[in-house]
Amino acid sequence: MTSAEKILWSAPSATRPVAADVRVPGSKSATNRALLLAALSAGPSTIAGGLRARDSVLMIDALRELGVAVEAGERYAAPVWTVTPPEQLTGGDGGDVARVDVGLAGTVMRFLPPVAALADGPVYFDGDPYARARPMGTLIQALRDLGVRIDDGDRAAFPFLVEGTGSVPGGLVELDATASSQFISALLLAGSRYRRGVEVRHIGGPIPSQPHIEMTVEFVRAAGGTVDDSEPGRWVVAPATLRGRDWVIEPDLSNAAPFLAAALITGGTVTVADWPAATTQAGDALRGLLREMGARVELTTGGLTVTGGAGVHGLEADLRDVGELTPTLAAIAALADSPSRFTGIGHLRGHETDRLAALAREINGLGGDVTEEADGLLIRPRPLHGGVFASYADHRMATAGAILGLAVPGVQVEDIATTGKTLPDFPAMWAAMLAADDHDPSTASAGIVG
Ligand SMILES: O=C(O)C1=C[C@@H](OP(=O)(O)O)[C@@H](O)[C@H](O)C1
Ligand SMILES: C=C(OP(=O)(O)O)C(=O)O
Repeated sequence: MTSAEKILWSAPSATRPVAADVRVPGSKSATNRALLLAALSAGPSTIAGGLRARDSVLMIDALRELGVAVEAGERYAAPVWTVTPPEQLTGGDGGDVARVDVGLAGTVMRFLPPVAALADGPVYFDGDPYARARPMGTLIQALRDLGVRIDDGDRAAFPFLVEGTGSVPGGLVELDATASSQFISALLLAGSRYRRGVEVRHIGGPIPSQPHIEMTVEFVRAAGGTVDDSEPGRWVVAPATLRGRDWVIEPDLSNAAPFLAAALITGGTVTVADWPAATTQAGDALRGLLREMGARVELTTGGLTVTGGAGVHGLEADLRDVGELTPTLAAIAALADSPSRFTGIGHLRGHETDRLAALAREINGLGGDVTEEADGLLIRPRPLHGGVFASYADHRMATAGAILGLAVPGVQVEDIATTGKTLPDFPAMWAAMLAADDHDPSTASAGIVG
């Protein structure tokens, strides 16, 4: 553990119901897909509203290492990136290797190796210490089946070397994606550039995070690729030249979750601006989930408004599709008036940390009663007390601690800076939400904000 990880952040308690308008930055999942497809396109692209946080900076740095130009500019005073792909993605040469740091970013560690295989030389991959524990073997094997040479020293984990040759045969691959939807997304994102395209067949139990695969299909099609997803568990990407295009990134709805949770828990109101009317983002499920937990939820042209005040209720839900919302929902559940059971989330053991174990340990450390089950969590609310809430380099563990701190005095979150993985400056946003008196809650339900 580094000294940075031991720094404690005193989570502010809410002294009154929150009443805030919140603007969250761009979606991590959308930003990194747009960057990657832009890098694989035949011409330049622009990306407006992209997230600038650790995970997207890692993606940009990785693409630059492969010869892609990413430049920051402005359009109507808002940041816009221009991405210019090279004629040929470049790996190392003359005994040198290109080097990619994946950090702890699932979207970088899964999405980049299939792209590195298209580079004209070797690309070395490694990441944070815990990246070596996240599931990678399935993707490494799938790439080998598609004709890519990878030297992983038989670890099926980082570090490894992708021996890019400038071209990938592609074709049919069978894999088991029960540990992560990102294995499938990774192959679909790069597959247009493989000589025979790619046909991915999932063999195994239910796939987690299906909306993220739908987002991938949507993005590949938007880039000019062809994806046949007409048969469940099978995706066919035809060889295609991807077009450069202008991407506009939606706000990150999963990162809106802690702020919306604050409205529910404090009996206040939060409006998140620019909530899309239709989206493939998993976070859109918050509308139904928070309603079930007691919130009033309204989608208007002003954004999504969540209002609490009618109690906080427990929830029985299969969260397989929306696993990344679990830490937020678990924090709310620990403060509810009835028990909650979350199922379908065994794959969270392979996220930034083992989230099932971490949530149980940390909530119980504050006096809670959380039981880890085979594929989920059982949460029985109990009066909580202050204490240290460890975050395990997991941005969503850190925000879960912040949520608990609203209702429980004396919660100290370890390494709050880890929220910078996907949400730059979370502590300032949180403080601004608590300080805001943005609107009269009685009018917010009509969408009258500001
Ligand atoms: O493709 C993506 O952008 C993501 C897919 C999901 O991963 P898993 O399928 O591993 O849960 C999700 O949890 C993660 O936050 C982002
Ligand atoms: C699982 C997550 O991230 P990653 O993209 O690193 O898998 C997450 O953000 O909840």
